[in-house]
Order: sequence, then structure tokens, then C-alpha cells
Amino acid sequence: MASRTVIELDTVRKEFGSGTVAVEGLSLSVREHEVLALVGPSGCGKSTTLRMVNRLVEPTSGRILLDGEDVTNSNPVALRRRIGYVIQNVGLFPHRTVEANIATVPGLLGWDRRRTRARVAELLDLVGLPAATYAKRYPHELSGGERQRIGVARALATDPPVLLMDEPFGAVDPEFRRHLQTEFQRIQQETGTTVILVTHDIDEAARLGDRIAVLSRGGKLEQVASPLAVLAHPASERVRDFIGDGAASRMLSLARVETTDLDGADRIVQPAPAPVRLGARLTDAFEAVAALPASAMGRVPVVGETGDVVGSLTADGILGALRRAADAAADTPWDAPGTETAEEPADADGAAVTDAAS
Ligand SMILES: Nc1ncnc2c1ncn2[C@@H]1O[C@H](COP(=O)(O)OP(=O)(O)OP(=O)(O)O)[C@@H](O)[C@H]1O
Repeated sequence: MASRTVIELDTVRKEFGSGTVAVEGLSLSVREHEVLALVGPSGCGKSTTLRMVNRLVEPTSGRILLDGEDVTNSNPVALRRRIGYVIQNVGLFPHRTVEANIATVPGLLGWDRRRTRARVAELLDLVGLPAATYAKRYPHELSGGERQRIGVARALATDPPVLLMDEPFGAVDPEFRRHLQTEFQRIQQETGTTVILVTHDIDEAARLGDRIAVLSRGGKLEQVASPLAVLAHPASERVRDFIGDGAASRMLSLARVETTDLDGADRIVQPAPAPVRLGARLTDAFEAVAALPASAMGRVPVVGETGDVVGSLTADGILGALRRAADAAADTPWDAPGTETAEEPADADGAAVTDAAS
């Protein structure tokens, strides 16, 4: 899967005046349309890394390229218009309405009133807060989760190709957090925005990230790989420590039931129990097997898209599926450390080939 590099960090270092080295020799590239989750223990340099991309923090050395252009040569204000930024406590202007908050960057760009109003309504719709109810409210008239969504809408106002998110769901309770994560996934898939998401929560990273970059103290890159590869094959003891317990159960929620995991449908004991779907998450398949009555002999029917029974699955089959997924993750070539800055394949015109439907 070849994809264009949108952001490239090239041996970036940040030493603060205090002598603290927050980031050391970090090289990392972010591909178009992907969500790269940046994780690691507290103080490892995640926020500093993010803030160097939009020049809220200047790197001490190294280069950061946005679409091939060194950001240190860009006008910081113009740069920030190309990069949306969402932080944990949102930072909405308290004395401005929701509409005026979202219209901040369009206002700076001199959009006319009609265009701005239409865009605000569109964005409110996108984040599930209808303009008729919310446009004229002030931030203090919103719940924490609603404020968070307005923060996302504001960051997306001028349709920036890149969105930086720093613990965007950190301040909300776990149940609502889950809801916001699902909403974020929908919005990201709809807009195709390239995202760097900082989180200290490995579950959030595994759920939302196309790839996970694990940093250790001093902003050192320990591993960058798909969530399954990080969970199944942690590249170092530090990554293993960061993941903590429960890697296998996390993997269950990432891997899916495939045809190769199934036995024949003829082994299903009648009356057949409720089936699971081909492509279901292994967690769901596992729950279905665990809930079987003794008479089912530990075997659940599996149905295809049309609802036809295509085979049967047991707990052994689920374990096999887990191993298969872990092996496949180890074989994914673009996850291999050190290939991050590899040349992109080029088409006949020399332009980078992207997998985006354009
Ligand atoms: N402006 C600053 N001046 C001096 N040191 C700083 C500054 N900002 C961050 N640091 C230090 O740099 C290191 C990395 O901080 P950073 O905020 O990037 O970490 P983080 O991984 O985002 O942490 P957390 O998960 O706790 O938010 C820390 O040791 C921090 O104290």
C-alpha cells in the first residue's frame, strides 16, 4: 500500500532552555489520510513533537517537512491555517458564540458572511450538533463533550489537510469518550484528513490509529507499526512495559474472523445457536462461543454477508485466528522500522502514487 508522505520529521531534536531534551533524533513520516497515534509515558515528548509540527515550538535541530516543504521556512500563521489543532481543553473563546468560534479562521481568511455561515452549519452537522440549537450558544452553555466536538469543528473549518490532536478525548468520562472516538472515526473517514493523535492510552491508540508510534523518555522512537504489530511484536522492553498487561485481549478486538479460521458447517450441532458474522471482531466471536449452551459443543455457526452459513468456529479457531493475525502483522512491510523515509513509488509522470481515490 503506497501512500504519499504528508509530514516528515527528519532527525528532529528539541532541547528547552532549561536543558531538558524533550525530543532526540526523531525521524518519522505520516502518510496521507492516515491516523498516526503518538503514544508513550507521561513526559516522553509527545506534545512537544506535535507542537513542533505547527511551530508552536521551534525544533533545536532537524527538519520538519509538510508536503515536502520545510515548515521552519513557512510563515507560522499561514502554516497553522493548513494544520488544524485540537487540544484537551479545547481552548474555545468563552465570550464568543459557537458560530463565532468555528468561524475564527474563515474570518482571518476574509471569507464572506454567507460562505462562513454555510460552512459553520455544515461543520455543526458533521459533528452532530445542529446549528439551529447550537450556533448561538456560548461555550459555558455546552457540556464537556459538546465543547470537544466544537473544538474539532473549529479545527476543521477551512478543511485543513492535516489535523493535530493532543489528548482530544482526555477530559471526558470513559463512556462518552468511546462515543466521541466513534464519531471521530466517522468524521476522519468522511474528510480523509491526515491526523497525528497524541494519547497516553494504548487502547485509544489501537482503536483509532492506522499506525502507532511509541516514544520513550526523551522523545526516542521505540517502534512505529500497525496496532496489531505493536501489540503482538513489541520492538523493545520499553514498548512492552508501555503496553502493559492484556495485549492478547486487545488484539482480540483488532483481529477479525476469516474463512481460514473456520471448520465445516456440517459440524454444527442442531438446533444451531445464534451465528457470528464472517469479519466479526474476535472479541465478539469469543463472547459468542463463551455464551454457547453445553449442547452446542463449543461450536458457533458463521454466516457470510448474505446470511448463508459458511462454516463453524470454536475457541481453538479463535486462537488460531489470533496467531494468524499476529503473524500477518509481523510481515507487513511498511511497518518495518527504518523504512519510514523510503522513496515513494512514482507513476509515469514522476508524481507520487497515492491510494486515495481522487
Ligand atoms: N516549555 C518547556 N520548557 C521546558 N521544558 C519543557 C517545556 N515543555 C515541555 N517540557 C519538558 O519536556 C518533556 C516532554 O514534555 P511533553 O509535554 O512533550 O511530554 P508528553 O509526552 O506530552 O507528556 P504528557 O503525556 O504528560 O502530556 C518533559 O520533561 C517536560 O517537562
